[in-house]
Amino acid sequence: MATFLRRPGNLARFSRRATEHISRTIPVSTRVPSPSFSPFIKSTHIQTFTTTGSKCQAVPPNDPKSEKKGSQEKSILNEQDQKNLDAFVKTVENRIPESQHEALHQMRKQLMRDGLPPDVKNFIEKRDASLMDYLRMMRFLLKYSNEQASKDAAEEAAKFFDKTQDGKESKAQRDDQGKENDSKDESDPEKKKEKEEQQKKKKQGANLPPGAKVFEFRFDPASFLVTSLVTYYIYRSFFPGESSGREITWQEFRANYLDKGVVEKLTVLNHSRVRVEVNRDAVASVQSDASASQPAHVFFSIGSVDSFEMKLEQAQNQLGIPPHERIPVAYVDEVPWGSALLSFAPTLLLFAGIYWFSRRAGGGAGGQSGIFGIGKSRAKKFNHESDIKIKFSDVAGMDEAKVEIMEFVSFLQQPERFQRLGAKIPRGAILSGPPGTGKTLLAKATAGESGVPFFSVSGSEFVEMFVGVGPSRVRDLFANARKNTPCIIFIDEIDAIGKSRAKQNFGGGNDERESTLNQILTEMDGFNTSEQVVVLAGTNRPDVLDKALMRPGRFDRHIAIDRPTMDGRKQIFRVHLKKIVTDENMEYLEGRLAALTPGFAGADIANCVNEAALVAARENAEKVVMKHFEQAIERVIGGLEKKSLVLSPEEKRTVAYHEAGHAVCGWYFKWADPLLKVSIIPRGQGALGYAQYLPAGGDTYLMNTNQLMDRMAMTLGGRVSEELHFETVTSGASDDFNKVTSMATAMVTKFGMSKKLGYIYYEEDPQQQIHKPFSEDTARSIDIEVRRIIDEAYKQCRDLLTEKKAEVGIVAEELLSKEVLGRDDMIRLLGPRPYPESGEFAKYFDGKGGQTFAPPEPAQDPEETLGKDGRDQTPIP
Ligand SMILES: Nc1ncnc2c1ncn2[C@@H]1O[C@H](COP(=O)(O)OP(=O)(O)OP(=O)(O)O)[C@@H](O)[C@H]1O
Repeated sequence: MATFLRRPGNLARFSRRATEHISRTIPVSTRVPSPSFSPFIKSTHIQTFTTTGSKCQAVPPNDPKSEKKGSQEKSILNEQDQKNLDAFVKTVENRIPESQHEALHQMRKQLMRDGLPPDVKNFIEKRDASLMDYLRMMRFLLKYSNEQASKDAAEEAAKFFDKTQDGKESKAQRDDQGKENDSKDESDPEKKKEKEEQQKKKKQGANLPPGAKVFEFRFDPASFLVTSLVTYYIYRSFFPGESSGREITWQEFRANYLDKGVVEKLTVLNHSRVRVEVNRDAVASVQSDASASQPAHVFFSIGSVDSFEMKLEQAQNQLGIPPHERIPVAYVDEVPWGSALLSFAPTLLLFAGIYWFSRRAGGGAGGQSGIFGIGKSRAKKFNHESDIKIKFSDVAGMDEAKVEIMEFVSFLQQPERFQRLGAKIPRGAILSGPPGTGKTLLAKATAGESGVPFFSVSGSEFVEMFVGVGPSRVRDLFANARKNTPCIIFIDEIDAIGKSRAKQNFGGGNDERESTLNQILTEMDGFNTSEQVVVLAGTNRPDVLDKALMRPGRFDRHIAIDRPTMDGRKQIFRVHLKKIVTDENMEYLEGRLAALTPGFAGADIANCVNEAALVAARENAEKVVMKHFEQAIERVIGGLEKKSLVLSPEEKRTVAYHEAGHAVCGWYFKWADPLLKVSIIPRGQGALGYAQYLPAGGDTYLMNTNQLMDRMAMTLGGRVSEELHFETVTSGASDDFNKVTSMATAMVTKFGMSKKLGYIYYEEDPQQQIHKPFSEDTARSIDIEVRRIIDEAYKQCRDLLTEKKAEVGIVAEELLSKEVLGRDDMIRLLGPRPYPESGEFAKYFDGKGGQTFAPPEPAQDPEETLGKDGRDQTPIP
């Protein structure tokens, strides 16, 4: 203990503190054990007090009176124990600062009064305490101090309440009053709760005098372990263990130990060092005050065991020590396990590093991590209770798709209804359609409605650079799903793995992808019909999928989800507008926005609504109004206005006349689309002008020859207007020509609208660019026919614009001055359109709702463009 306290480490500090605590007979200060040791403390309450009234009487440590007083004190220790304790106290006293002496004596007093607990007794008697002894001692002291503190607290509290006995009468009165209040509080649940809490607190700090604090410490195994290691480290650094210690020389050993006859035993460690164990009693008898300061053992190094033995023998001979009293010598080979452990540190660090990196690499993989988890499925599992809140009511439009998929929901909810009649349960469905049409949303809603777990994974997540990972992930996914039946698996973008195997093999196959697909096929086949696992898959390209995937028994259903119709768009707007703060008439707003956004998918609509709210927020508006929605739609379609792009007056004039040509054509051709808005402010994607047209016939799905011809003529209106009003023409019409050519080619090669070529359909396949599916003659005929149709459209356009040259001029000049023209302006400038317009759309553009915008139908390929309503509403460059 003496050595221990002499060290400046934590252990010593702690011991001193604990000693102080033990020594306290009356509560004096608010001391709590150092936090560094808190993990050692089990869940106990240590009560400390801030009572200021009583203070310890300081006892001068070396005061002889105090010694005397001590000896007169009541003691239950026997003589030997008392002697040991006194020696111990004296030893410690010499090593600790004076301020601690008082506490030490208090502790001594208390131990004399209560007796020496066995642990303390052993510790005091022991000369060669180990780490475990110190730890045991610490634990004991702490426990002991806690018990003492509680005992003291109880005593102090008793005293405190005794003092208040004088006011007994008034207390009784208070009690009566309290009881009355209690009965009142019972009726009020909040007060009752408060009271319960107070009672709980009271119980915790039972009988605490005012000012008392309660500290609570919890046992935490992890920090216990860490603290133990740290403690051990500190211990080792201050008590370097058996293999090191205070080094002395042979001469010192001879002079101070051997010659004085205080050596009890010698131990030769690892043939290189000698541990000298000192007999303290002998030391005490030789030097009256040195016993305490003498360490239990010292060390010296030896060159070799033989020379040491020789020297020792000589020395003992010289001292005349008889053979039977000679100092015993032991030989020990010790492995310092601490340093042995340390030698493993780099290896351990390496393994820890590898483990950490592999965890990071596999991190976020649906709970699978580590390099060994690479073959695990990366599907995210959504819990129907917490994660999937989407219901069918959140999926607007697509009523037919919902009906189809509803069957899966009823299958998952009541499978027996189907099985009873001998029906086989459908295995899965492929949801196909253009991007953003709500395929994922529908799959999620299916899971939300049926209340089953939902595994969502993307097809590309099966593809990894390692061979065999894809199939392994598929196996893992299905195994997981089977464990969680009933459930839904959703594989998004299944075309990433489900591409037709025949097509892939062209120019070298992809075996990994193929085996992944095979594994999916096998897993879907392997389903037991009673296993309630439904597989849904989403794709934008159903045409490229392998036929084996689509056969009955695998993906039984094929649910096509198209871009929403006018009514569908209204419903989608309704869903998304719910979250928007607006005062507009909802019915009108939905209808008008739906009319403005033909060809928009659900995702575009959600984006538009959000964009409108952002536009309004940028203006610091209180509410989102129609203007914001229209700006948002315009921005979504045309991109940002490029205010920085300044056109020269010449260019601006050309753009104005070009746009005016389109607008006038749209106004006067019966089957063309009338203008909604035209602007000559440049926008993103290189568009210098921008025109939007109202779909004349509403959402149209078939186009007749008249419509196609009028549309082509209108598309050529820009260039014709340039020809009529300027000496030269510009490159601005090239995109118009592209559209016109596509339309005319489709009329000839696909729609059977050319008498010369007849009823024939030629696939527009990029692979057939080299080997055309028609002869040279037919190719020449197609060329001639396409040219003829375009020439007709041109003539039709030129005739009209020559006739309406003045009108084109009026519109163009107005456009130059205002930069933006709307439908109302057109009516003002040209008079009402001479043809009736389709009711559904026109209803929302009666001039009351302000300027309007109608965005283009996405025109990826001519077939798609013309297959709908054939409107051309893309930005005009
Ligand atoms: N019918 C709809 N009703 C309501 N919101 C919709 C609808 N369709 C799409 N949305 C909105 O569009 C977002 C994107 O839809 P989703 O992810 O389902 O499209 P997707 O068809 O799976 O697209 P992709 O083919 O690109 O994966 C949805 O989060 C939702 O906000």
